[in-house]
Amino acid sequence: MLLSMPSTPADPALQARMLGTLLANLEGMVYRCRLDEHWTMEFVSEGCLALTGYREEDILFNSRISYDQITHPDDRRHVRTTILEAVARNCRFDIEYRIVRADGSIRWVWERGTNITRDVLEGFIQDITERKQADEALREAERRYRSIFENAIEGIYQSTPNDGYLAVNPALARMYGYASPQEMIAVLRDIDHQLYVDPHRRAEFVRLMEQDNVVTNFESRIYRRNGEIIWISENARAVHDSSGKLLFFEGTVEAITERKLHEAEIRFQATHDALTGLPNRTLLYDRMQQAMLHSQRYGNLTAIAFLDLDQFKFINDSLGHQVGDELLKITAQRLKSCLRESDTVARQGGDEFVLLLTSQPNEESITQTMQRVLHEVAQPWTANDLEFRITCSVGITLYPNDGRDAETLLKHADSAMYKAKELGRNMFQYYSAEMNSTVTDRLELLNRLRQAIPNDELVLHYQPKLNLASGEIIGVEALIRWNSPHSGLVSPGAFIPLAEETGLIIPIGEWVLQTACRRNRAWQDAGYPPVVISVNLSPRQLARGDIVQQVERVLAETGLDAQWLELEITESVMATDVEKSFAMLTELRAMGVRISLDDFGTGYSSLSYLKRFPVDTLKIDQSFVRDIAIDGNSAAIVRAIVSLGHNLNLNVLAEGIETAEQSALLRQNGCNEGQGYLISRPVPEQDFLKLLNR
Ligand SMILES: Nc1nc2c(ncn2[C@@H]2O[C@H](COP(=O)(O)O[C@H]3[C@@H](O)[C@H](n4cnc5c(=O)[nH]c(N)nc54)O[C@@H]3COP(=O)(O)O)[C@@H](O)[C@H]2O)c(=O)[nH]1
Repeated sequence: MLLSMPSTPADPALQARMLGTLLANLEGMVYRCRLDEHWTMEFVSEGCLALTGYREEDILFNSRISYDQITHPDDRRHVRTTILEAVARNCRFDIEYRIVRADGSIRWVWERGTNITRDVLEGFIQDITERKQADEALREAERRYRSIFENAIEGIYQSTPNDGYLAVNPALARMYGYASPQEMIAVLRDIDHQLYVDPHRRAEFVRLMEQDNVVTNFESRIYRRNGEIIWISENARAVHDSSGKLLFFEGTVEAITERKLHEAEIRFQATHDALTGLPNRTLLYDRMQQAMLHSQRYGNLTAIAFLDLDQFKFINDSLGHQVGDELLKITAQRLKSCLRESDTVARQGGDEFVLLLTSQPNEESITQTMQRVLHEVAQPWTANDLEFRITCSVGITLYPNDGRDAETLLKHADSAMYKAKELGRNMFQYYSAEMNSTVTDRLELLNRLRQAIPNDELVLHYQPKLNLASGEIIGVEALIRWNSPHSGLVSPGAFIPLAEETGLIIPIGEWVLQTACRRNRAWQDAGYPPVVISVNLSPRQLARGDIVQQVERVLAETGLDAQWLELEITESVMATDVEKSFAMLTELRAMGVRISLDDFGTGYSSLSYLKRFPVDTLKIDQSFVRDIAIDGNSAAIVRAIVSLGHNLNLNVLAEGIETAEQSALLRQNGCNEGQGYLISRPVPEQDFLKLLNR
């Protein structure tokens, strides 16, 4: 009993003082009360004021307020029931409830007591508001944590090094493809092998934990429940007990597959060509470094092949960029098909590709690969329902023989490629030291060619066209020559391709048109028999779109009647922006200008275009004429072209006649017009006029 006196007899005054001090120092209120409806207090200790805000005399014998009234109205019934039950069972009671203090504030109290007699209770009441608030705060924190755990978008887990997962939240279970956290914990027992794609990843995680107690941005590939592989990033820490023993790892997981794919995409874009998907220059340099190191270590060769498509510019300009792009993609595939996985095909830009062949034992193996490359690239391909063939020229350098760094090797391969172009295209050339001058040669040539018109260095030669039966000159082809002070008389094969590549063909072409028309008019004025003069038109001149206006102007300036001018176009023009070409040629025809289809039979013609297009003459390509006497196929082609032309009401002219036999065979096959060395080579004006006078 709380108020019983010590059993040892002592001075009663001393005992009373000790008891008073003890009660006064207690944090709480000691009481004796009646078991009545007011809990009438017969004794309360000094703690009464601090606990309730009422003085002892206010509360004793309910003089101002009863303890029942101080008890919070909502808790009164509960308090009474609990105490009465304890009394009935003759036990101690222990109860927490709220009181309303004198200042109106509500406090939590903890009361423990017992009944002394049937009507009297004694006990102790203590303010526990702060503890209650702390408990509540703890519960609130717990609730909040639970809510975060349950509702987080991020995965959250607790795991141990050996026993798998202790807890996982629903987000993590979902991320890993499990129906619930429970299922995930039950199924995923062997994290090392069941979860991580790389089974060493978990050991690495545990090692980092042991070392640092935390891991941050720990990125791994993991298997979802259905076997799908995703990327995750973990941030975790180790949780220890007070003795430092590891309890568990606690961490969060973020799914980062999309980010990883995006990063990979960006990396790919930075190192690959967008059109063909091939490695770009940056990646090529990287691979070249590796290949050179490998060759250094194992004593073998690395080959760098610089490849440029022949006449690509022409395809691009004449058939349009879409077709050009398609051709580049096809070429990329073909090149890849010729090489091993360990080799690289890179796009350098435009129509230039670089092949990197690693670990080559000797030149022979490189030569074999290059032969395959030339063969594959030259396979036919189709665009706009037409079949095309394109070839390529390749320059090859070898590491370590031709250079020790990527820059030099590529530069030398480029020079070798130009050599291959110079020698006639559709071939490869190995680099040799003399080739270094080629690039400078081209630049010099271009600079000198630019000066050719203002310096009056261009001249025309003329090659007559005959009626094969009568031997009468019915026309003349104007063919350009460059009278270069540097190199003498240069044939067009040596500078027209460069002029076409660089656009110089536009002013050169206009000069040819002007000169040919002016000279033809002058011959007529001088009393020579009138002849049709043919001028070659480059596809680029047509692609510019102003050829009609140009011809109109030149005819007006020179005074030549349109009927004495013929424009020779190649077959490719018919496949180029068909409607535009059709419209321009129709206008030219309407003006009276004749149109001749040059090199007929070599490539691009579609018979349906041929029917529609405004053409007067088909010129059988010299390759068929050359072989007409020795190759049955060529003879058959010539016959077919003659018959086709005549059926379409076109003139048919054979070019490149060199022998009397060829001429006779052409006549027999119904071809009545011809041109070639047998009759006359292209000659200067004065020589041509002598022929015309005969
Ligand atoms: N856009 C322009 N192209 C032009 C112009 N002038 C010429 N050219 C083109 O250059 C190519 C080479 O021309 P060239 O060296 O003049 O060769 C022509 C003839 O000399 C040659 N030919 C004529 N007869 C024979 C022969 O019996 N045998 C033989 N081996 N060669 C012969 O053929 C060339 C004429 O070809 P074509 O134009 O197809 O009629 C050439 O492609 C020219 O077109 C120009 O002003 N503008």
